[in-house]
Amino acid sequence: MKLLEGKTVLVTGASTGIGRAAAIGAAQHGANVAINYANSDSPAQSCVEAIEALGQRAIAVKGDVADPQTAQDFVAKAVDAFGKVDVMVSNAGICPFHAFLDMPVDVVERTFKVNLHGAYFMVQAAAQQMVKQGHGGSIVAVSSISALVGGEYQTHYTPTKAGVHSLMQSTAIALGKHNIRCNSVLPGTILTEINKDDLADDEKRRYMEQRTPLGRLGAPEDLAGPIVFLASDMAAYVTGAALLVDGGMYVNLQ
Ligand SMILES: NC(=O)C1=CN([C@@H]2O[C@H](COP(=O)(O)OP(=O)(O)OC[C@H]3O[C@@H](n4cnc5c(N)ncnc54)[C@H](OP(=O)(O)O)[C@@H]3O)[C@@H](O)[C@H]2O)C=CC1
Ligand SMILES: C[C@H](O)[C@@H]1OC(=O)[C@H](O)[C@@H]1O
Repeated sequence: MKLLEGKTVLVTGASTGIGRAAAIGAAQHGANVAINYANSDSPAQSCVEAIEALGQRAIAVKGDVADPQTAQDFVAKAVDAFGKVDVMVSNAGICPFHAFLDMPVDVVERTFKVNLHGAYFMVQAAAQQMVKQGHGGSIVAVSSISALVGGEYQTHYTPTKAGVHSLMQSTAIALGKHNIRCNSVLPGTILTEINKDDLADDEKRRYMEQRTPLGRLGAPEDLAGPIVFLASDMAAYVTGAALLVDGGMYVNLQ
């Protein structure tokens, strides 16, 4: 069964990793897809080609989500191409691992701007368009298990993920009257570019694997199903929810 037949799905940060898997997952479920990305032209083009190979339409729009204008431009280009916006997956993010005591100001500010301001303005731009259309919509934000627990080298990152989780709770209230649902997914540790260097440390990687009851770290594709489900009418009465997708890592105290 195709869950997103005829829908237009927008995904930020979809050149690689979780965003790419979500974009392709949406296309597998019948959606046309607009992707945003910041730098990686060739991976973004390859994502478009993967979607077209599934028989769906796709466009790639380059832009830094830290700039609020990028959100307006992304939504406008998606509407030009496909006529409407049904789903926004706000996923773009960075995690430059760094110790707390000597954390550079610019690393903190950039991480806040990309992860939290970026999500805020993307969600707002998509919601403005959905309200104008008048037939509801679905917003899925990629938060993190890190919204719930800390990380020694992520003191600038975990607050942004808690912020994204909180944003979905508040926008669920603000947008419910427009039948726009807002939910977040909370991935555990998923093997992508964002943590390639961090997990190159074998000891750390083995520790993370052992903490995970399902016995392995996640793949980007592990997020595609949960994101498609929350985006779809199968989740028509789900809003303000947060879905952990972490192989059980969060509940594993001892
Ligand atoms: N991997 C993990 O373990 C987890 C990841 N997450 C979250 O998942 C999301 C995706 O990360 P993941 O797939 O792992 O990592 P990747 O590095 O593979 O993907 C990040 C994506 O975000 C894009 N991006 C980065 N900065 C910007 C920007 N300023 N404007 C627009 N796009 C940008 C990148 O595009 P480009 O390459 O073109 O710069 C890329 O498409 C992030 O929000 C992250 O916090 C949450 C929990 C766990
Ligand atoms: C990038 C990290 O490996 C990853 O990001 C998250 O949000 C998870 O908590 C992991 O720490």
